[in-house]
Order: sequence, then C-alpha cells, then structure tokens
Amino acid sequence: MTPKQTENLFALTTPLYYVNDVPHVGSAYTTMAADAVARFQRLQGKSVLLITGTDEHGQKIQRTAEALNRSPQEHCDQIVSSFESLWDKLDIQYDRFSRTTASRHADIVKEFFGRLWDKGDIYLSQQQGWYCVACEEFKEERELISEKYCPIHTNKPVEWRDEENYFFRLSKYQQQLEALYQERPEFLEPESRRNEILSFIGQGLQDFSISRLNLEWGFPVPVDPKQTIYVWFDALLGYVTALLDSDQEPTLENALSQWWPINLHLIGKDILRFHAISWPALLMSADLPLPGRIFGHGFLTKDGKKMGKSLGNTLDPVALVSQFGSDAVRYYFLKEIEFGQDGDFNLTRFVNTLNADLANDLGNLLNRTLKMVHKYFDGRVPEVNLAAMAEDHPLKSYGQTLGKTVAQGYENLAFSQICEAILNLVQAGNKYIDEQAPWSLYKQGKLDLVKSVLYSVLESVRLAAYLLSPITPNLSNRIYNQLGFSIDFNDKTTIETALPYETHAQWGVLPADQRLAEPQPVFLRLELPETLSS
Ligand SMILES: Nc1ncnc2c1ncn2[C@@H]1O[C@H](COP(=O)(O)OP(=O)(O)OP(=O)(O)O)[C@@H](O)[C@H]1O
Ligand SMILES: [Zn+2]
Repeated sequence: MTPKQTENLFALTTPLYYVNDVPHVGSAYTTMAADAVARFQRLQGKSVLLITGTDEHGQKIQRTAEALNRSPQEHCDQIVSSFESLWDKLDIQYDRFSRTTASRHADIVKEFFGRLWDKGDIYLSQQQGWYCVACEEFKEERELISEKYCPIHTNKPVEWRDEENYFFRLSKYQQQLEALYQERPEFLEPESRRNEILSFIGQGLQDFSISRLNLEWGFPVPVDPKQTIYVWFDALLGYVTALLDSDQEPTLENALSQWWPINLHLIGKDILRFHAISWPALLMSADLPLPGRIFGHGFLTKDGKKMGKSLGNTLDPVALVSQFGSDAVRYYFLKEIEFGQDGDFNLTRFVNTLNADLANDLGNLLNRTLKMVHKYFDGRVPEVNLAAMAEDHPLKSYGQTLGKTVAQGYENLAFSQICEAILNLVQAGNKYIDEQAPWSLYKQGKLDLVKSVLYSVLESVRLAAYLLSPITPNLSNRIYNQLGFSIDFNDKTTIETALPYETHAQWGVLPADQRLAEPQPVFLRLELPETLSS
C-alpha cells in the first residue's frame, strides 16, 4: 500500500494518445472505461483526478506532419482539438488534458532526466536494431513478421537503426522489478498480462536507449543538445506533469506533492512493456514511489486485427455517437467486450444489444410501471412498509446485495459483469410484474399489494439507473428525472455531494409520495443503419 492510497484521493490515467491521426473507437474505449471508473470513485465520495492527453513528440508525429505539409506543432494542435471534441461528445469528465509539447512538461522532463543522470543510470552507447516507427520501439528480430513488420503494424516495415544514443540502465533494476511482481501481484492486471511481463523479465532485461539522433521533434537531451529525448521517456512523464495545478511552478516536487502516486493506469496491451517495465524502473531510478495498479485491456479488432490509426482499419466513434448517442456507445463497449479480452465490433449486435437491454428491458419496464402509478396513485410514489416486505421478495433480496456486488465489479474493472448483474435485477423486475399482474390486483381491490408491487419495481429501476450511471449517465439522468429527482449525473459537484453510493446504492431509497414525471421513453429503439455516416 502506497501512502496516498489511504487518503480520499483517486488519480487515474488513460494513455496519452499519439496524435498521428484523429481518435478512433480504440482510443475512445480506454477513455470510456477510465471515465466510468472516475465517476464510480466520485460516487464513493473520493476526490478524483482523471488524466488523459496526447503524446506529441517523436518521428511518428514528425513524419505525419511532414506528409501533410504542416508544422508538427500545427498538426498536433489540430488533432488535439479532435480528441477534445470527441471526449465532450462521449461525456468524458476528464480533469487534466496533458500535452507532451507543453513548456511546463519540458521542465519536468529535464529535472527527471537530471535525477537519473546524477544517479549514474544514463550512459552513451551504440544502438543497433530494427525500429518500428509506428510503435516508436525497437523490436527483436524474432518478433518480426515476414522479417520486416512488427506484429501490430503489418503495413509499415521496420527500419534499421545504427546510432550513438543515451541509454537507461534498465538491467540494473532486474531484481527490483522481479521483487515488485512477487510482492505486489495486483500491480499489473489481468493475470495473462502479468504472466507475459514476468516471462519477459525472466528472459533478462536489457538497457534501452532514451535519446535519438537527427530528430528535431522532441526535447533536447539536457547534457547533449544534438540529441533529442526518446518519445516514450517524455510521454510517460506526461502523467506526472498532469498532476500540477495550473498555477504551480513546474517542479517535480510540486507535481508529486498532492496526487502521487497515481492509483490506476489504464492502457491497451500494445503499450504494456512501457508501463509495466520501463515506467516502474524509471521511477525506481528516480527514487519515487510506484503507481498503485496498471490494467492492460485487450484490442478492439476488425477481422481479427487490432484497429489502429496506423493500419487505418478503424471505426469512427464520432459517427457512432452522432447516430446512437454516447450512452449507447459507452454501454455497448463496456458490456459486450470483457475488459481484458479482445473483441470484434459488429453493428447488428450493437443495435440488438441496446434495444434488448436498454430500450426493452429497462426502458419499457419503467414506462409501463410509471403509467400504472399515474393511473392508480395519481403519479406519486406509493407508500409501502419496506421492513414488512418479505426478506425473500425477489427484487428486495437481490436489490439489497446488488450495490455491494457492483462496487466490487467497478473496483475490479469488470464492466461486463456489472452490466449483467444490473440487468438481472431489471429482468427480475419484468418477470415479477408479469407474474404479479398489478392490473388485475387493482381490479380485485388489493391496493396494498398493488402499491408494494409497483414500488418494488420502480425502486429496482432506480437502483439499476444509479448503478449504471458511471456507464450511462444520460440514461440514468432521464430515469432519475422521471422518478421525480432533480439530479444531474453529469454534474461533478452533485455527484460528489448529493448522490453518495452508501445511500443510493441501497434498496429502498425512493421516497414515498414523491411526484413522478409523465412517462416518456428513456431510451429510443435504435434502427440498424445501412452504413455509418459522420
Ligand atoms: N484497437 C484498439 N483496441 C483497444 N484499445 C485501443 C485500440 N487502439 C488504440 N487503443 C488505445 O489507444 C492506445 C494506443 O494509442 P495510440 O495513440 O498508439 O493509438 P493507435 O490507434 O493504436 O495508433 P497506431 O495504430 O498508430 O499504433 C492503446 O494502448 C489503447 O489504450
Ligand atoms: Zn509497431
């Protein structure tokens, strides 16, 4: 346990995305997951810092800008605005957007480099090897496909490099890294990724170069301005720079004073080694505490291949959100692809899942129940004696434990299981109302029973909406508003103060006599389009 984790703060990051092209649904995937975690932690009463941003240096970006006849900075600025606008469309509530070309970042990188230099962990040597510019990473010959492609970028041949560079003494940290993985198994998840890293460490770690010759687009090496700092050395430190408040002097001490160590780094498995090996080793060298946890999720694939900007086989998230709304996109990817595994996207499955879960199961249940409450009880939440309700009441008994199950799910980043668990309550609600048939109970004059049935269904829908709110905040807003609450799940202050998990995740929260709104569909059925258009 690191010192800060005992406090009421929670800092988490997405990767800082390369700006070689506009974001795609893969970039959105990690960010949606991070936002769901951030929202959950806020409901738990934590002060949260969600960091996202862009990685703007290196040959990959320099070449992209050249090809487009733009200056690298101009290119970065344009792409950054497309990231920011996508995050707005997807209701991502980030607190910091870290750009690695920021001048304050230059100060942090320089100071950090100085620490490692003073420690004797940086030295000059000859670098030879195959380099994938799209990964910005040297590759082992045995990793290459058809002797010239990295396994991810099968359209961009690796390039031979032979130059004098500054190296970081990674090999010096072999034992400390082994000890880290022994002592803190939770440091890297899921288990398959941990095993992959353990086996990589087991092969013996080699020092890696942290500078490049003949590359303008980067920060100069403080001790040798002919060289620029390797893009990944500076990118990882982008997480640290992001911790500075805007009025703070850019020093390491300031950056690390409040939010460090970061609790969670969410990444895709493509950048696992940088985060699980290079990053902790660099921090060890700088004598800094390590982050709490790294989670490397799987790939969204198209025809079995990782979707990516370099391959160009991507799906445009802007088109998806414009056509279906942000809740639909967030729910689909978090529910339908087990976090940690790879998953293909399929438009028919997308439409069917959303219609089945959100329009039919959840939306219709609320709609038909509300109509009955309007008809029978003048649109007010019926009063019931909750304590007198049998403990084995199907909705009450499940609802009473659901908050805990779901909290555990968010802690474990098990988004798919969370959605399933919540949907089980909704489906139990549908089954219950059909079996109980409150419309005939009403005709028989059994008013107390009708009240109890309708209350327990409405309360189950409320609980489902609350627990889903980190994933589908707008849908949850509409449900809460129909249930008579004036509450906004997109308002950070409200979330932190008026919607505590310990209250709202319980079963039995809906206040008797609360006036309900007129029933309106909370999630409109989606039509399967012929194509997606922006
Ligand atoms: N297909 C994908 N599936 C899941 N996550 C992805 C995918 N593509 C990108 N990401 C997310 O973006 C991160 C990589 O960012 P990067 O900017 O390198 O995007 P990229 O599209 O993979 O770029 P490129 O194709 O040029 O390698 C991943 O670690 C992950 O967080
Ligand atoms: Zn590559």
